[in-house]
Amino acid sequence: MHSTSAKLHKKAFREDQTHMPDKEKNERQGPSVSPQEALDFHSMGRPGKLEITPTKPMATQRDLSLAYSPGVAVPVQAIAEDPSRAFDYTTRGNLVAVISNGTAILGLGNLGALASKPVMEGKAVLFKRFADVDSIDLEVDTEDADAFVNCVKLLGPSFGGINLEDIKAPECFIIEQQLRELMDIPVFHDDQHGTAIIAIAGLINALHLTGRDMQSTRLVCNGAGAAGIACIELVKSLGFRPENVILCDTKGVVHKGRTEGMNQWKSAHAVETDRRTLADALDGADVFFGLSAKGALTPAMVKSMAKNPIIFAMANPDPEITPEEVAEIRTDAIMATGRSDYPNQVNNVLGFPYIFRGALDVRATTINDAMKVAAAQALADLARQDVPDDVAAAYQGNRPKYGPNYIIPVPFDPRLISAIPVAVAQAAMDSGVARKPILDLDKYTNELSARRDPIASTLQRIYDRVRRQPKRVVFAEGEEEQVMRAAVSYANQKLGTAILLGREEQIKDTARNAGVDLSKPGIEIINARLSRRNGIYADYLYERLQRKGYLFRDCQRLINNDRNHFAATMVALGDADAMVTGVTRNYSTALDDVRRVIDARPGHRVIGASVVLARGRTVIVADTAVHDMPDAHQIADIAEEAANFARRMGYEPRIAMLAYSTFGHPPGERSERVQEAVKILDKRRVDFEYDGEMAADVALNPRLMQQYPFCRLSGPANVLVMPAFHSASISTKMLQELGGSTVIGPLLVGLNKPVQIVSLNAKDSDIVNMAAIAAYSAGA
Ligand SMILES: NC(=O)C1=CN([C@@H]2O[C@H](COP(=O)(O)OP(=O)(O)OC[C@H]3O[C@@H](n4cnc5c(N)ncnc54)[C@H](OP(=O)(O)O)[C@@H]3O)[C@@H](O)[C@H]2O)C=CC1
Ligand SMILES: CC(=O)C(=O)O
Ligand SMILES: [Mg+2]
Repeated sequence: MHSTSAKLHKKAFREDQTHMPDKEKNERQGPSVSPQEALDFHSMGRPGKLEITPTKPMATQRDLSLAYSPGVAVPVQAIAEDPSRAFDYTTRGNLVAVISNGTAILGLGNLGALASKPVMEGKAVLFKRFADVDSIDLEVDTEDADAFVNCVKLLGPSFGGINLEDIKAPECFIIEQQLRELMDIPVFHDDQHGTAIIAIAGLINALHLTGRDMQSTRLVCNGAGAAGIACIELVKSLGFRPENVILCDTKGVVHKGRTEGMNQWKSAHAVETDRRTLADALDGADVFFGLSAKGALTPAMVKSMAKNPIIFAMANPDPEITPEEVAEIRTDAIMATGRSDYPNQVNNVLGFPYIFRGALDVRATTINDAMKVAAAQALADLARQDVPDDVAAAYQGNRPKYGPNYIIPVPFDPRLISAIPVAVAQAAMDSGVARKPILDLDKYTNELSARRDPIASTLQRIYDRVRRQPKRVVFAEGEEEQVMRAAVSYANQKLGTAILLGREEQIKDTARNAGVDLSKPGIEIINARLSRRNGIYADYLYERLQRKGYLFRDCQRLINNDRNHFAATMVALGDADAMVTGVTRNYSTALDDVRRVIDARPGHRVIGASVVLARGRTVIVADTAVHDMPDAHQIADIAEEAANFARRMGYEPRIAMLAYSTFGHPPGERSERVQEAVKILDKRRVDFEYDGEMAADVALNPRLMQQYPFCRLSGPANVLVMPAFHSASISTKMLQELGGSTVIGPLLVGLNKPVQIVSLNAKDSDIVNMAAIAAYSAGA
């Protein structure tokens, strides 16, 4: 590293450290769990963490004939003729086996195949949760390497990849090497390479922050097993000098001439030295890698390390030393552990889901060094970027900022799914191991984000359209930090110009304190009080409100002092294309402000529609914002608006008019109102599918709907019109909180100009989504 920049980084490091009170710096950040909680978690409901669900309908005789005999014979023959067709007709292309014999379960030691099952199930669900890779755990009850290899090799046709886990050294090296030779799918021992990739990513950033370079930094790795050996191999391949890397195990330093407890993998890293113990090795060292066991690093050893030591105590579940213990001795360390409840979690969970995702998507034959380095570099780069609210939320609202306490992204960072697999896939293609290269990497990146979060696929189309036709969006609450972040994100994503409304000095102060850079192109600040358009805006408002009890003075005041009125008037008069507000004011107040300025589109009714994404299914619910107790005509109007909205979102509407009853049973006044609304739609001869009244389960479940053969819906409803605001609001909020659904909205539909209102205290990611939706509604 260049010496000036090294000095600068050192300075930044010192400043960051001095701003950080020691307590805060090393305290546990996440929830810690009690043993009882851990047992309850695993036993509640169905024991374990995994279930298997079919992806094809299995409801009728025909389904059975297709899925099983006789239909299944056709793909069987196709695969027999051409094995690559297995990727088209079976789960193989997206299925990874997590396989262990339980000989090195975390840092708990050899507790056997069965005891390893909770960890392996855990890895399998993480594959799914983070990267939409289907995964199954297999515990193989043998310590014999040949038997293990034979077992896995014979299982090969079932899977697209093999993730070996928690197999002790040195057998793990033999097993992995043999399987890599025998199999034509990626075989990856996660404790070796997954760990090495994440540790290297963290190390790259820790070196950067402390102004060190790879050639002269001295590293000591305690633990000469699967993880330790793989880590130092990758460290050396990146440029560390072999003589600067000392490996230790239970017998101390692995030095030339040592015979006790050695094997060929350790010997490859033996150094010429007279240091014999871990304490000797650490004296003056820059970096400690702990891949050994709880408590292996003592405070005295930490004390003897160089200035600004880098300490990665990665043993699980308990690290070699705790961050609290380190903080007692010195305040200049960069500290990481393998746990999620401290800052800087260096854990292979950050890697394996995404590395396999990238490898599977190009049908890689293997996971090679180029792919590993690409993953590490992509991870390191990500930590240096500004983080979105979702990450702050995962850390109880603390927004991590690149520095000693944030050298590596957290597992819940939503950007990982698009960043890492792309880097891995690209490296696989470049290094010639991809059997199915990806031609359009931009498209692939978009598809990746959709894999993790169903919201993304719906929003993707919207973002793409806005990017092609960028819009000027006014952010009415420009002085709020999360609004500024949203505006920056809007501009960065090339969606158009973000206009922040507020006092310039105030906005700039807040931005400076929050570390938000507003100097980039695409961001404008407008102070309503100083705007030259105020006169015109006040005239416009007076024209609208003079017969509603407002004096000209009142209108001037609203324009000068109230940002919602000013912003809405900007949109009404074409100075901005769309508006977003709501962070500081409750929904109905903000809506009243907007309605004073903007009417419903002629012939339309303003409603709120929420988009609910649940278990791969998207349903639009209306009216979730405006009408409290709609009468029959209003319910019919809501259905029409919701149908328009569904079409704009790309869905052909099938509307269920919901009630607590289904087609007259049980009878009741509220249901009659819905029946009446259906008759009104009949008279209007609308051009979409609708029927009702019906209960929500009938609307959504095809089997239940079949009991009403006269029902006019051709399939399960994708738009649910609720009988009243309370049922709409209660059901969407329950779906969000209990059902694990993602709910976007309420979105305002039917206004003459595009305005969206977010919920109070919305996060920056919600605000930017709403801004994009508003911009999308602004059309061509
Ligand atoms: N944070 C992460 O993502 C990961 C962390 N790990 C952690 O790393 C550790 C090792 O795992 P793994 O490599 O798979 O296991 P292995 O069984 O393959 O290797 C363990 C190694 O640690 C050494 N060791 C054990 N106790 C001590 C001690 N007190 N002092 C010095 N050396 C010791 C052993 O020495 P010897 O050779 O003399 O027996 C051996 O070399 C575990 O705690 C595990 O949880 C592993 C993978 C990922
Ligand atoms: C994280 C992990 O794989 C381990 O500790 O073994
Ligand atoms: Mg492991």
